[in-house]
Amino acid sequence: MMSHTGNIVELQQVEKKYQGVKALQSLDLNLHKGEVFGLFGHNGAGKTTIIKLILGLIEATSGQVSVFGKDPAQAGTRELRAKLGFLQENVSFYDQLTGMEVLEYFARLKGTSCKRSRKECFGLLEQVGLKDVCGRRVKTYSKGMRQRLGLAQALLGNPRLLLLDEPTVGLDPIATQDFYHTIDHLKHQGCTVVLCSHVLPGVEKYIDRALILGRGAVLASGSIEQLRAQANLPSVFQLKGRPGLSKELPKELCPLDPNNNASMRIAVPMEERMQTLRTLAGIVSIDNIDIHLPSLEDLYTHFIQGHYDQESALC
Ligand SMILES: Nc1ncnc2c1ncn2[C@@H]1O[C@H](COP(=O)(O)OP(=O)(O)OP(=O)(O)O)[C@@H](O)[C@H]1O
Repeated sequence: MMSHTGNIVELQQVEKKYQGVKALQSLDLNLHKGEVFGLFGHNGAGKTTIIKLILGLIEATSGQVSVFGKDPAQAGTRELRAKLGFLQENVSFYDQLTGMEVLEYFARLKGTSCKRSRKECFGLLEQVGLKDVCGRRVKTYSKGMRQRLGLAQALLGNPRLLLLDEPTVGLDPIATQDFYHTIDHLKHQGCTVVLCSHVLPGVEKYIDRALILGRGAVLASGSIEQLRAQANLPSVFQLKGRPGLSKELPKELCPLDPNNNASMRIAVPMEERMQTLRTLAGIVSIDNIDIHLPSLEDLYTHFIQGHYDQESALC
């Protein structure tokens, strides 16, 4: 069952205090079916608290939390839990068991029968690239292999909502790519994915929306395009051409690196992008133009820095 609004998760004006520590304040959050949602923020910003509230491990101090139309912290939510997958940060397993045994153990906890669980576990171990080592004890696994096992555990039972805390920590570049392909595949099957991460480079093309948290408050939220519009940061145009190119640029286009003659970068405000492109296209000594829009990392730094600046101005 979903809420009457069709949202998979709804948090309304949620506040969470731990013994006087304000971890979250006035938080509104809606997650839709089949979207990948990035949750970003500094250490202690409140990301894990949001995940714990969605999992029903803690209760909000005030406000409403609804997951598939139910309060996850209330009793009788076994059915609800079967729809959730969770990968925690710094995952650890019982080291003496093999990868297969660990996964089967979790499958049984989720209520899968013995016969079905073996088949499902084998398929998942293959999917995360652990098929060949599934008979080895977990104590012999590398950090990345443990992380892959954690991901397989989170995918058990074909969850409709997947919560992943730092899922790519310890994964090599190929395994990280494989991970994002798995996420893409799940999204297309209608699974909603929440991704908490400090590793921002490369994430933006896989997420539909993001929320940036600072000290428990929402600093910005929306699609990458919406965040770019809110931040209003300039794009960087990288120009390549013949020596002496800088002399041909109109005066208002000031290079960031004026000493380089044949290759240079200029910062262009968002609203002037198209006009600048038209102007540059008319300069024959320019051979190539690369446009770099503000990355998720740039946006994150902008919003977090702005928040700190505001706080220090108030002190
Ligand atoms: N059980 C607890 N008791 C007291 N304070 C807590 C407790 N759990 C979290 N906090 C505090 O709540 C705030 C938010 O913590 P949370 O773990 O949600 O942050 P986070 O964004 O997940 O951080 P990180 O990126 O470091 O994992 C922090 O100030 C933290 O110290």
